[in-house]
Amino acid sequence: MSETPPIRIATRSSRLALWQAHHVQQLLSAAAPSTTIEIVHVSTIGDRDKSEPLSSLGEFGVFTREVQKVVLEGDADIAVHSLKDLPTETVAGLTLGAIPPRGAVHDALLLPASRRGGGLDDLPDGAVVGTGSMRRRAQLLHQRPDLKFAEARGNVETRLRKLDEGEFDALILAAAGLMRLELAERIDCELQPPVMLPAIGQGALGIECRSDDVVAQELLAKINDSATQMAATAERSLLHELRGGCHAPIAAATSLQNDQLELTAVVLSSDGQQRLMATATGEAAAALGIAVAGDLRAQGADALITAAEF
Ligand SMILES: NCc1[nH]cc(CCC(=O)O)c1CC(=O)O
Repeated sequence: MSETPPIRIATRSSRLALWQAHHVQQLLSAAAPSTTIEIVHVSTIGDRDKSEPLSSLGEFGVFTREVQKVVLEGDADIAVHSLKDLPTETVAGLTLGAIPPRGAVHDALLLPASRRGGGLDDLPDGAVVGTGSMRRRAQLLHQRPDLKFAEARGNVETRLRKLDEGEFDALILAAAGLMRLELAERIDCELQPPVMLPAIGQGALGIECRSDDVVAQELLAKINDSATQMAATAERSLLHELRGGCHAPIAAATSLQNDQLELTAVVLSSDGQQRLMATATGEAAAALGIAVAGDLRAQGADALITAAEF
């Protein structure tokens, strides 16, 4: 018999989302051994509708809204999200209670199983890269204006199958997801800054609970990682300040040394021709994000972000 009522984790049902929910379950069990942690599966429109490009499935939060709703309605107590999928706009009644230690932050290039080896520079002229992400497309085009793109919808396993079946010459995925699914051996080349900066919050998890749920908040505080939280706060305040959604050509990289956080961010035109870059260092994470956003805005970021939305 456990002494406290169980804590229910709401999660999407993809293999990656379930890995992440089980990971949080383990972190919580270690932090609070007397609490039973259960998992509640939620199906989201982002998972169900595989026909539409992701960018057309309504504004923000196709992967997070329905999981949040289950927590708001009291059918679960906490929601586990990939932080990069969680809009910076807060939802009334919910609090970001924990950001656990971050996984791999960078993106990876994958080649078909029959043509392994090589990196971005080795792709043939006009090669087709599978990615629907404006952030990834614009950064790749900045480096390789000849590249072509194809939508790569579906979960990680589906995208890999499409790659191996020849739908595209290369595929870009977050290394974190591949590592969590034990598919890291499929990585042909790691894409690092300054060629490819990751998405805001990439590789991190964001865990929400109801704002009035003191029990869940106390529990989540135990698995928060302050270094990851600082980096994520800087990145998310930058994105919020630029009013960029998850589809905007905005990318950022952070590093932390002796409490000094360094934030570098880029904003690109959708064709990759223009790339604005700004860097700043500081201790106050939110202020740092706002400062870097201000620098980018002074360079003309707003026009690029607006133009990319159409
Ligand atoms: N938008 C889909 C998504 N959301 C989180 C991850 C992987 C884990 C992460 O980046 O934190 C992925 C897949 C991908 O971008 O390759």
